[in-house]
Amino acid sequence: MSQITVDGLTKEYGDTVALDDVSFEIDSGEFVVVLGVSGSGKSTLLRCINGLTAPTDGTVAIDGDRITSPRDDVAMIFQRHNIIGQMSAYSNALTGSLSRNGFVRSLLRLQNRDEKLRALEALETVGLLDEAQQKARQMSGGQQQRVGIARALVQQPNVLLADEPVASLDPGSAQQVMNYLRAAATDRGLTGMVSLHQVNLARKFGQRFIGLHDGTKVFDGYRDELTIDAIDEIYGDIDTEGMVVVADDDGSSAVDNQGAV
Ligand SMILES: Nc1ncnc2c1ncn2[C@@H]1O[C@H](COP(=O)(O)OP(=O)(O)OP(=O)(O)O)[C@@H](O)[C@H]1O
Repeated sequence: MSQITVDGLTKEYGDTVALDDVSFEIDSGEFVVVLGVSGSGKSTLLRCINGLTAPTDGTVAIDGDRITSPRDDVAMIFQRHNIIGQMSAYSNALTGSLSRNGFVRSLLRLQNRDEKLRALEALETVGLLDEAQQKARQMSGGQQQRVGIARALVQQPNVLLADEPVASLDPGSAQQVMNYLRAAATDRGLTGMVSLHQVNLARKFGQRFIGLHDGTKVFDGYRDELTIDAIDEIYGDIDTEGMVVVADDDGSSAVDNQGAV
């Protein structure tokens, strides 16, 4: 488990301020959903935390160590599955040991017994053990994304980041993938950060929420604090009329999207 500290994070691309002085701390084992419209800075935030993008100003630290480049213990799942279609689910999962092993060794499947077991365990975690030998290109988008999660787990991360992992999926598959992602993080005690643009999915799976608007952090709170007003602030001029307050199973009020998952 790892703690993430983001302090005064700013990222500028020319005249565009993608992130503007964003600060927060995430405790070990928390599962945080980053919300915001397209262009609000979600990807940039996750990429800075993963060390894929260098901040213009401010710092990201994991367990007190400043992040300046990608690390093995921080895994990232992308919107596009980035998996190799002609390889089996198992072989794709096994490439999660790539950063520890080197690409060629990984592709030649020179992994040791433990790594192979880890790949099978990871496929089991995402409900794909029976499909281990199936070619990835023959799998549905949701299954492919689950292979992507398995591959991230094989990396043995302490932090699991996911950038819009269900954006290209139908609502049913999106919910299923989020179920597996959340369960994997919880069962393995990982610190999770997932960017989503669907509020209903975010509410269902998030524990804590960080809202970005034009690169600025406009919300940081828990489910019961994610009110219509908070959503209006995150989504700005977007029409939130379709969002209604409904009762959760425990009777607490919640915001949901009519007709959504
Ligand atoms: N490599 C880049 N070069 C120039 N501008 C960029 C680059 N990456 C992001 N931006 C700009 O930074 C801002 C934030 O982009 P970012 O991708 O972080 O937002 P986002 O909330 O993840 O959006 P989306 O949901 O569409 O992926 C946008 O205005 C975007 O155009």
